[in-house]
Amino acid sequence: MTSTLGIAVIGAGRMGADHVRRIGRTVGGARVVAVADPDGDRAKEAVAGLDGVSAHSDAVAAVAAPGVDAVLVASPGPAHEEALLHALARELPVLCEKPLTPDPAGALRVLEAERRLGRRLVQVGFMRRFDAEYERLKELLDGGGIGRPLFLHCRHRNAASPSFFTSDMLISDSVVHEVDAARWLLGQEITAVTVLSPTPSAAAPEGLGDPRFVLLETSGGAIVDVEIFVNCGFGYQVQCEAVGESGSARIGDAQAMVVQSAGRWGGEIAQDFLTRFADAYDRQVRRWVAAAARGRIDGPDVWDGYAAAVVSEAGITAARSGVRTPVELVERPALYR
Ligand SMILES: NC(=O)c1ccc[n+]([C@@H]2O[C@H](COP(=O)([O-])OP(=O)(O)OC[C@H]3O[C@@H](n4cnc5c(N)ncnc54)[C@H](O)[C@@H]3O)[C@@H](O)[C@H]2O)c1
Ligand SMILES: O[C@H]1[C@H](O)[C@@H](O)[C@H](O)[C@@H](O)[C@H]1O
Repeated sequence: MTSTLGIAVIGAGRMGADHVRRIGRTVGGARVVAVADPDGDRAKEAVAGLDGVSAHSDAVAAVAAPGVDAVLVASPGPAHEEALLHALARELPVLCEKPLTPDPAGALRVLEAERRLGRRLVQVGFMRRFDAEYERLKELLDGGGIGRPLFLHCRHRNAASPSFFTSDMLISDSVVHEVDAARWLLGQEITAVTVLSPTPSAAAPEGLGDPRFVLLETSGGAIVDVEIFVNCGFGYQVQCEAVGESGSARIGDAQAMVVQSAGRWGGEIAQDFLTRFADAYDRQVRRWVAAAARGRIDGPDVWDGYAAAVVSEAGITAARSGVRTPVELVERPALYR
């Protein structure tokens, strides 16, 4: 490997193209050397203006391209497993956008492949762990600043859902962030999921069960509730209030400028995740690049991705049945302890 980490980016859609820009502009010590997307125009658009970057129509070719030292996976969730297994077969470090895989079976196959190598090479893109507000909340909870946590009250709102979004994806693509954030903030596993489904919003596309209210129970006896509403119309909001035995703390209220004028006061609401979490994505990728250059990861691992996938599957079952659904994980392998 040269001193600059050569990265193959798999998937050149919204996130993939954003990561290509990020690696080119804000992350030192790395450069994109290959991009793959079955949509050839997207791949070409993503590499336009970049020197020496090859565009491919499939992940296998991009991962095997000359100069690739690490892989950033930003294809849709169901395509992650294939790219991850190819990268692991070449023992390349990977940053994989969430979810690791949408299903536990796929996540376990990735876990087994990594376990055979005997080292953790895959980091999962749960970028909230790199957000300054989430980091402060974690520090407060870890330091006992509000006592033992009893509740996390979470709101996760998107202005509008993409055309391919399904009711299951409200859980496996969106609430999966709260699943990871709750496991990380509390240092506990999720043990059961209940999902309540109100009459869908008139703003939701036909057939989409939006919004939903998700209740997660944890191994330490805390309760996490999540309002997930992916067609709220007015903007992108991610909020979390922790309530402990001796206090509460809340993050995600817009920290932007408040304007008072003409008898009104107010501020702006971010319209999408690329704006709200811009700094978190930057920090995540910078830290991953630094770790990958040493053959390591620096963030959520395959176990975290697997645990989130099991909770997602339980959540989908709970949403369809209306019944509280327990979460059962395999024994945690020594590699992930
Ligand atoms: N961390 C976050 O906040 C965040 C935000 C948005 C999306 N995501 C995740 O990023 C990933 C991509 O989401 P997106 O919003 O960019 O989707 P997108 O639909 O905008 O882009 C996905 C791209 O992948 C391409 N693709 C499809 N199959 C492929 C394959 N087998 N190999 C390579 N490319 C393939 C598509 O042609 C498309 O260009 C998903 O896993 C999603 O959950 C994460
Ligand atoms: O893939 C996206 C992404 O993960 C966003 O962070 C989340 O807010 C959306 O709900 C989800 O669809």
